[in-house]
Amino acid sequence: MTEPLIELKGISKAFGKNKVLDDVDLQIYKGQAIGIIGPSGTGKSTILRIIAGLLQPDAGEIYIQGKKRDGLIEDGADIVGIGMVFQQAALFDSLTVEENVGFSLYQNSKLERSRIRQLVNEKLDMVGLPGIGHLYPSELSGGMRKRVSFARAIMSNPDHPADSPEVLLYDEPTAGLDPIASTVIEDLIRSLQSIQDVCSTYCIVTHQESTIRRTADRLIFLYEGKVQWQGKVSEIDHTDHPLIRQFMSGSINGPIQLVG
Ligand SMILES: Nc1ncnc2c1ncn2[C@@H]1O[C@H](COP(=O)(O)OP(=O)(O)OP(=O)(O)O)[C@@H](O)[C@H]1O
Repeated sequence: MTEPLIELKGISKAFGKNKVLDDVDLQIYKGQAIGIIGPSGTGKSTILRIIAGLLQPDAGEIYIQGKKRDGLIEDGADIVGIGMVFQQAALFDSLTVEENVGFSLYQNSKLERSRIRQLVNEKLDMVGLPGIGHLYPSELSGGMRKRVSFARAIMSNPDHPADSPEVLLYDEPTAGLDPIASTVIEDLIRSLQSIQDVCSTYCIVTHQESTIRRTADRLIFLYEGKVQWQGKVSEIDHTDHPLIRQFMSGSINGPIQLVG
């Protein structure tokens, strides 16, 4: 098999005495859609933040296209662009949708305002929200805010095509949405994947069964700091692995200990 786009080797992370990740290995190959699942508090968001370069692991190494990453993303951009869609959409309430989506270009590029506006409108079209650039986040539904955050994550500077996000990290993109709004988001994630070189590779953290089934190809099950199981989505219905059986059935009886 070819070299992974992103590879984690022996990643460990603790917050104080709380050891969240314990010697985790993970390979992400180009074009893959990976779902990271597991009980609450098991380190799924933590692993995304480590992949994004927002959080430093205590131990282990991260390779991006075979090149070892040193430090965090703020210390130097990766050779593969990695975008993150945060759980709470993380929009600036005091800025319009257009200013939110175009934020990094307004801050960091020399592009003219009219050009940035045009690029923002293209991205809003891609996420199915044309003509809402003038609105403020408070005027949007939760699902629309999520889609705006997708538009921001896939924003790129045409003067620096190499910076375009090739890998997207989605942290619970359908949390708190009704089943229909969730379907819209799931369809959007898959449709963005088919756009060449935008975000054909992604990792998605989710608790929602429809999102697990509809947006992931391969699943990683995290529990007690370790990757306990991995396989194709279709295998979750057939494996007799006790963690998967308990998790998918929602039973309180089984090896997964309830927290709190
Ligand atoms: N910045 C931090 N400081 C201290 N503890 C943290 C920090 N970030 C995460 N944790 C702890 O690390 C553990 C894992 O958190 P994380 O958010 O990665 O879990 P998760 O699997 O994404 O959970 P959920 O499914 O509930 O969103 C939790 O016990 C959490 O309280």
